[in-house]
Amino acid sequence: MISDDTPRGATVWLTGLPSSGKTTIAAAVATRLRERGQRAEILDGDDLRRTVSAGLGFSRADRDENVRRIGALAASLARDGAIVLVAVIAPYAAARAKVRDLHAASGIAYLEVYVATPLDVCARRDAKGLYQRHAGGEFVGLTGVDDPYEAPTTPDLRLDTHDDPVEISAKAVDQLLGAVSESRQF
Ligand SMILES: Nc1ncnc2c1ncn2[C@@H]1O[C@H](COP(=O)(O)OS(=O)(=O)O)[C@@H](OP(=O)(O)O)[C@H]1O
Ligand SMILES: Nc1ncnc2c1ncn2[C@@H]1O[C@H](COP(=O)(O)OP(=O)(O)O)[C@@H](O)[C@H]1O
Repeated sequence: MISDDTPRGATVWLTGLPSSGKTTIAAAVATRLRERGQRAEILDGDDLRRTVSAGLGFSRADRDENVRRIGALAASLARDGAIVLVAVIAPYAAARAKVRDLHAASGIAYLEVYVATPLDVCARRDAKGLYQRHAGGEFVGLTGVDDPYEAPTTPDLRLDTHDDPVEISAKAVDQLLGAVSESRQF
C-alpha cells in the first residue's frame, strides 16, 4: 500500500558483461530523466572501485562485497528520492538477489535490467581494451571469458543492444520506470 512514507525513488540495476553498454545506457537514461527535472544518480562500477570499493579485487568474495556496498548505497539514495542507475556487472545471481531483498525490505522499487549483449559483440566493442589485454595474457579472470557471469533468468527488462541503438534501450528503461512510478507514485 502507498503511504506518505513510501520511498519515492527507485534503483535500476544494469547488469551485463564488460562493454555490454551498461554505462552508456545509464547515462542516456539519466539525461532523459534530468531533462524532465527528475533527480537521477549514476553509480558506475569503474568509478566506485576507486572510492567506496577501493582495495577490492575480482575474486568472487570481493565482487560480492562490491555489489553489497553499491546495493546499500543505491538503496540509501533511492530512499532519499533519487532514481539510481547502477552500471555494475554483478556477475553472481545470489548477490543480486540480496540487493533486491534489501530494497524490498525497505519498500524501495528495484528493477533489474539485463544488458544482454553477446560476448563476441562486447569483445569487438572493447570500450576499455580489457578483452585485448586479457587475450594478450596480461591478467586472468575476465567476466564472461574465464570468470563466471550468471545471466539473469527473470530480469524486469532485457536489452538487446546489438539490435537496438542506445536511445531505444534508454526509452525502454524510461518506460519501465514510468510504469512502476504510476503504480507507486514516485
Ligand atoms: N577481471 C575483470 N573482470 C571484469 N571487469 C574487470 C576485470 N578487471 C577490471 N575490470 C573492470 O572493472 C569493471 C567491473 O567492475 P564492477 O564493479 O562492475 O564488477 S563486479 O560487479 O564487482 O564484478 C569493468 O567495467 P565495465 O567494463 O564498465 O563493466 C572493467 O572495466
Ligand atoms: N546499442 C548500444 N548500446 C550501448 N552501447 C553501445 C551500443 N552500440 C555501441 N555501443 C558502444 O559500446 C560501448 C559500451 O561501453 P560501456 O557503456 O562502457 O559498457 P559497460 O559499462 O557495460 O562496460 C560504448 O563504446 C558504446 O558507445
